Amino acid sequence: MRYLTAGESHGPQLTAIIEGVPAGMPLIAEDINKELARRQKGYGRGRRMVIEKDQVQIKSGVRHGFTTGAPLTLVIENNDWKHWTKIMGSEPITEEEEKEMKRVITRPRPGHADLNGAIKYGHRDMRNILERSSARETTARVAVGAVAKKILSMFNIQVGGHVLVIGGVEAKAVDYESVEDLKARSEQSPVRCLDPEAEKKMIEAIDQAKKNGDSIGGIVEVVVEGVPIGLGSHVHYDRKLDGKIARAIMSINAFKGVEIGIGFEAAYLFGSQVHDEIVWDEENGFNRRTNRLGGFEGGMTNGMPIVVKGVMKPIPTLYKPLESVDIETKEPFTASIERSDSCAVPAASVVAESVVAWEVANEFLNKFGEDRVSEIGENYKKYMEYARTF
Ligand SMILES: Cc1cc2nc3c(=O)[nH]c(=O)nc-3n(C[C@H](O)[C@H](O)[C@H](O)COP(=O)(O)O)c2cc1C
Ligand SMILES: C=C(O[C@@H]1CC(C(=O)O)=C[C@@H](OP(=O)(O)O)[C@H]1O)C(=O)O
Repeated sequence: MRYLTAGESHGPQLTAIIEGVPAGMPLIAEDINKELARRQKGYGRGRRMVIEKDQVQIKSGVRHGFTTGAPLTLVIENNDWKHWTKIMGSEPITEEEEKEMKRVITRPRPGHADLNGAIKYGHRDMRNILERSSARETTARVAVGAVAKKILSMFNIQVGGHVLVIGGVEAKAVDYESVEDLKARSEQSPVRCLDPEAEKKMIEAIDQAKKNGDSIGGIVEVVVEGVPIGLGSHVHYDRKLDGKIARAIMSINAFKGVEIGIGFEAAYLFGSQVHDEIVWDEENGFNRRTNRLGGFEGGMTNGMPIVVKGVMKPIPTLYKPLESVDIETKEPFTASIERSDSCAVPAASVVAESVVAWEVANEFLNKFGEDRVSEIGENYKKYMEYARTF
């Protein structure tokens, strides 16, 4: 499969086109809407989330509740567009009209794409950069991820996420029985954290940061359960699924680091403390005693849950702004802002689930077929029996 997204933060809509979704899969708007709603929730978000009520329109590729195998077009309208039709319209405007609006952005915000993008693309109005670099785009990626989750769920592969750290407050290691359990419990928390003590402190940390005109980041974790052995491949750098997942996580706005399994902790341990011993029994075939490597060896899944963490930096737009330089006057300034999130880590955990789900679903179809669900099911069943009795 492949996909593209299009759309500006304050433009009329976001669009995603997905190619390669197998035919015969049940899919309705609600499958996608429930994921969009999850992304919109989360303590610490700004006023924009009050305006938006994200709802998908499935414009192609689905008929009477089933995919046809044709490209899927997903559209999510921006409610905020009605306030921006002049500024964001596609028709030409005069210089006078532009001046009248006084909305030309010449002051780049540190931590955003503004300055680099303006220089690269030759824009003197940095709105032409910030509109597309905005994390509003992650709405489209969550819609795409919902389709990927749907594919995976047909084969009992579950994807869940939760928040481990916000603003330095760390959740203690909490046991969960399954990804279903993890999902249900993180859903109850306004910061998607399973540890109630930490949850309280995280909320306080967000409130404090907001009060100080500042922002905070954190760490999210995504777990994928029910993964067969052998997704991805060792034979080429660009077929390694752990590499694809790492790229996907790093592509989320504001993500600055990624870990698979114990990740960076491996630097402090002996080999005997890191590698997952192999066991075998008649009923299940090969298995592992532990899952320190997060479900991967050689760029391929090893049948253990995929465990991946991502680090989100604090939101760059601050009510207590940082110094920058106007690109026209070359004068230093400290920016004033209208609105921003103070913490979007809980929302970002849903985005992380979505991009990981996409990579796993894509690899799943690479292995078991792309055309129709029933054929994929037969191939999958045969392979699972083959692997169990290997
Ligand atoms: C869900 C989500 C919401 C975000 N909300 C904001 C926001 O309200 N204000 C802001 O300045 N940055 C926000 N960001 C982060 C910026 O989009 C991001 O830092 C910026 O595009 C620069 O990209 P980079 O940090 O990956 O280099 C958000 C990110 C995510 C994932
Ligand atoms: C719109 C979303 O997030 C936005 C991401 C974002 C940014 O700079 O990345 C800035 C804010 O937008 P605005 O400038 O309109 O207030 C966030 O609200 C969303 O997540 O749907």
